[in-house]
Amino acid sequence: MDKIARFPDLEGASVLITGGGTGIGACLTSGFIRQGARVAFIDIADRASRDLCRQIEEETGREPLFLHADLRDVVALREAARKAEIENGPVSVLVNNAALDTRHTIEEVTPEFWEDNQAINLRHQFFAVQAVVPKMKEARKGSIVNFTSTAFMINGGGYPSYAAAKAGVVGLTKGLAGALGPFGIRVNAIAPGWVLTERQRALWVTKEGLQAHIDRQCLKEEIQPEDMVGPCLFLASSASRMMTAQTMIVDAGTV
Ligand SMILES: NC(=O)C1=CN([C@@H]2O[C@H](COP(=O)(O)OP(=O)(O)OC[C@H]3O[C@@H](n4cnc5c(N)ncnc54)[C@H](O)[C@@H]3O)[C@@H](O)[C@H]2O)C=CC1
Ligand SMILES: O=C1OC[C@@H](O)[C@H](O)[C@H]1O
Repeated sequence: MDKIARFPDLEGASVLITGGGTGIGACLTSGFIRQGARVAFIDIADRASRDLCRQIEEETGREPLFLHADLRDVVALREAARKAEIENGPVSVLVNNAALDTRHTIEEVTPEFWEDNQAINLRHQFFAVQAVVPKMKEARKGSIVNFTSTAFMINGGGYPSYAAAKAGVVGLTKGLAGALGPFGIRVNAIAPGWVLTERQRALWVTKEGLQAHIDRQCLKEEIQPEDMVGPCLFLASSASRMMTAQTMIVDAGTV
């Protein structure tokens, strides 16, 4: 990850990442720390998040702030965001990364499943923005990066509620960009392709399925979690100062 470009304006920036404890989020947490940012992340995975903090501290001498919370609980989310601001100062970069891509069929979805699925995959992103925007408005600057997915773009059929939420993230991104642009606050999205995290390999990957997916990619390589760090740093930094309301697709050119 040390090969990634340096974005000088991220040095000292107060960065808040949702779901920054494992998977792509863990790489984002590490990547922003290596830019010299003051990083806080909210996650429900307690042990893994604490292990990540220890590992990053050993590797870099700097430790991110882990805030344990269930992001489906808006009160807990707000409290965690408040703690991040107290510890690191007003948040200037928010990365909405947390999600849950549980597979489900149309038949098995209940109203409770739907609400719970939307609460983590879409709703939490809005309330995380609501929590940090007042200070961004005061500063008249800020960058928000929302993680969507190509899953709905390629008509993935294994998770209709998740696909709806991820499509909603694009609409949310564009709506927030319109509302917040006059305050100098940018809002963009990143749409990863299939990113081979440990969890993906453990839960969803089969040799045949992965090969079939890679056959659809222009770049015939597995996409790694670390491959999301550079695009996210770019959208977070002033290097993308005139980009907002956009969705950056990072999928190795999947057709
Ligand atoms: N891995 C992939 O193939 C792809 C991932 N994405 C998106 O990228 C982002 C990261 O993906 P992954 O790292 O694969 O996800 P993941 O499921 O492996 O990690 C998500 C993180 O959010 C945390 N989290 C989940 N529910 C939570 C809750 N209720 N409260 C607090 N924390 C919670 C988890 O503990 C975990 O650390 C997600 O937004 C996902 O939709 C998009 C396309 C493909
Ligand atoms: O968003 C996603 O897109 C591809 C799926 O295989 C993956 O599990 C999901 O997180």
